[in-house]
Amino acid sequence: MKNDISLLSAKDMRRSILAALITAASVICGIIPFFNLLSILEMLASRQPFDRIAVQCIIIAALLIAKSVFYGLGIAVSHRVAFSTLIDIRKRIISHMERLSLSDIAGQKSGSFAQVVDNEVEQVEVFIAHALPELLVASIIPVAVLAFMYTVCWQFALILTIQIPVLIVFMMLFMKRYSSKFEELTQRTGKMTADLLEYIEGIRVIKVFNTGRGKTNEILQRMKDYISWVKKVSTVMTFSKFIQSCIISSGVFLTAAIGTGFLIEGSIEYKDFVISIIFAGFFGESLGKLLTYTFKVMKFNSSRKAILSVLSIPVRDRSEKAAKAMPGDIEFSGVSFAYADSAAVSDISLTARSNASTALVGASGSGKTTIGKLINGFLLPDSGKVSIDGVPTCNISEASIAELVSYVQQDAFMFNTSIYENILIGNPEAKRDKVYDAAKKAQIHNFIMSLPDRYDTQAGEGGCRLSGGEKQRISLARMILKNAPVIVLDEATAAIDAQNEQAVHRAIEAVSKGKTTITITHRMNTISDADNIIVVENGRIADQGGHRELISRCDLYKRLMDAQYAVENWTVKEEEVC
Ligand SMILES: Nc1ncnc2c1ncn2[C@@H]1O[C@H](COP(=O)(O)OP(=O)(O)OP(=O)(O)O)[C@@H](O)[C@H]1O
Repeated sequence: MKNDISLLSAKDMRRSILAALITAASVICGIIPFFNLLSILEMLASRQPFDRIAVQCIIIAALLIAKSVFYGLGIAVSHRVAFSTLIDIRKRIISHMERLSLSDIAGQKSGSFAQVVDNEVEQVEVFIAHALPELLVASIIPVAVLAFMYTVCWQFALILTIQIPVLIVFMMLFMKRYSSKFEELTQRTGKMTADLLEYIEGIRVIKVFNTGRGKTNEILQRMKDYISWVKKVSTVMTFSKFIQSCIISSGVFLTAAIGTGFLIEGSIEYKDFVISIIFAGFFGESLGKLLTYTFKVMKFNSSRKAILSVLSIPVRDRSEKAAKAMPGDIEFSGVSFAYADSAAVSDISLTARSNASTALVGASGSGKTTIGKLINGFLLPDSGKVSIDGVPTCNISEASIAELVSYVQQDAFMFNTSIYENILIGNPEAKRDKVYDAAKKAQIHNFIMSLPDRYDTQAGEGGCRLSGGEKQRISLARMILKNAPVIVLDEATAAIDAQNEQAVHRAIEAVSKGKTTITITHRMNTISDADNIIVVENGRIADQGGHRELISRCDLYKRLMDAQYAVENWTVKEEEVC
């Protein structure tokens, strides 16, 4: 994707210009009646016939109607532009996120993405739909008023003109000092949203571990800090608005004061005095609006930056140079990978042979999952090379690897749609009987059939209506349906109950025949038949070989086996219960 810095598409830009022109027409229709009013005053003063005055009144009415029609039309067009821009930006963010690999978005809080997709994009919509037309109206009026004032009384015009540089200097000084606060506001709001989301998502853990008060107080304190910061910034804004208001009001005040003197002197006509005060009022009001919209421009600008910061997260685009992923040996040579700055695996070299079973074992946190994610291209190595059938994964598109590899993890994600649709993700082209067959093999068919809506039962948000074991079996059904040549099982059966476990393992064995399988597990009893067992320790390979070899020479492997044996034979003594 090209790094497009414009938030508006060319079509919306054209529509936006159209909205601006229509709004400008509305402003002109709103200004002309004052000249007609002036004519009426002159006619009344010179006792002109009523029909001539009536014509002027009709023209005023027609212009005011035209003003409203044009204004409504302008707003309608700008709303259309704003809405389509809103959808367009959200689509761009989503498609950009889809193209980012897991390593590209590692370290980004999901809440900060949500803040950009929701709040910041909303700000752009509000700006285009409301602020832009108003800004335009507020910019035309002062220019028109000044042009008129110079024809009536240059002294009045000068008073109004002087207001402009005074305001500009004030605003420049203000913005120099405070524009960074708007960016800070965006960042702080993003962080607050992310923290709140994390709190809501983690509420179950908080309750289970009874840390509710502490965590709640912590989040409340952060909210208080945020609100008190916003209040401080608002006080500065309010003070600035007060100063602006004083500068703006001085125009009407000085026009009225000096005009009264001119009137007493007889150097100005009464009607010119009245219209000048009215126009000075308009001038001030429009300047006030312009300044208000300056803040909106600043807010828009910081929202725009936040959106572009997401859109400019670099994509390591592998789609163009993409070689096709073909089944073959999976090889790691000197691979290292670190999350942020903490190393997860270091200088790993291993081979998972094609059409053979490889198991990865090791203590928690030793780097097994990271190896799994490096195989399926979710992660790319910081150094060294991961290759499939001799082709480095960095040269293969994610889509091609996804076709080749089925990756089943412990934390199976379910979409809030039917169970049928959730299984179908494995192979969207599959016929209904194949879906049922996969579900049967994964030992989940009977359970699904026992539900009131059977396969049409909704999984709930994130699969919340299903147990961990049910989600894992659905996830395995997906894998069976996909029938990919490489299978990576990362603790894929850890939550399955003992009753179903044997059958699930038999199904996995049957599906794995003639395929390359990599099993990551803590259940040592399930991998002793693997062709190659790789023992991982602190991000490095401690040893590898068959079960018999390892049991005879690898201390860590023996310890892992012993621990498994102890768990299996663990019984509660009667006295311990009492
Ligand atoms: N997204 C992440 N960001 C930062 N560090 C991470 C991330 N994921 C894993 N790690 C760290 O990388 C190291 C290896 O983690 P990994 O998940 O690969 O271990 P594992 O052997 O699969 O552990 P387990 O058996 O508990 O699943 C650990 O120290 C872990 O804390």
